[in-house]
Amino acid sequence: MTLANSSPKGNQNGNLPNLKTQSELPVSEEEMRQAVRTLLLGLGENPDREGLKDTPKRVVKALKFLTSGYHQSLDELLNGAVFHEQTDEMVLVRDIDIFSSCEHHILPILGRAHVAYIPDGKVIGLSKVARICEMYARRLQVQERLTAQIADALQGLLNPKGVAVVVEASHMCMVMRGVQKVGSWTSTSAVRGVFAEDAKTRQEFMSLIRHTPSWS
Ligand SMILES: Nc1nc2c(ncn2[C@@H]2O[C@H](COP(=O)(O)OP(=O)(O)OP(=O)(O)O)[C@@H](O)[C@H]2O)c(=O)[nH]1
Ligand SMILES: [Zn+2]
Repeated sequence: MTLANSSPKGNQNGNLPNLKTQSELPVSEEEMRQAVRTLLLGLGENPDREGLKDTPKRVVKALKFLTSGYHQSLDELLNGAVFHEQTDEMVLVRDIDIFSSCEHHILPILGRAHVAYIPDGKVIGLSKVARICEMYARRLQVQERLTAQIADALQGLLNPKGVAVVVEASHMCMVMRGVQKVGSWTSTSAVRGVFAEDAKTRQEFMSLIRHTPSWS
């Protein structure tokens, strides 16, 4: 199953086909570097000066890393780490760092995700929860879609009794430019199954993500 890349046409909802190699992409790496060079010229810079001479190469490399989630699939990152386990207690992985990029400005979205599910016969390796967050974060995103994609991935993989995801993030496009609201951050949530149906379960999740662990 490759939920991450389920759309063959791509783009509409942030999914892309699983493009693996540079030769499958519609532009070459050299064309990408040239585009960065053009941007530098447009900014009034001299792309041939020493400090900038390798910048197009670096920018392309950095952007490719920051969007490397397009080229991953759930299958690959899971590595089979779904286990049968008879438990129906809530599993919560909290405070997962999120480094994403907003699709409107290609500027950072920095924050964290809290992901919970209530199993129904299957559990997932805990690190894989964080890897799922990373895969979707390393794409051009809006926070709402990122949040929903994480929830839907877990729902699809485990068919659990419920899934809840909260993402809390600060958008550099709102901090460093535009409206320039330095302290602002945005909270988005996606709830599925019992978390959507039962206010008490949702409440338990919300209080667990607000709780300060005694060892912290
Ligand atoms: N809903 C949502 N909006 C986002 C996200 N990231 C950025 N945006 C917003 O996308 C909008 C784009 O608005 P535009 O008016 O087209 O762009 P802009 O002129 O750069 O807007 P300003 O940021 O207001 O200067 C802005 O309001 C951003 O704050 C996100 O993850 N979710
Ligand atoms: Zn933005």
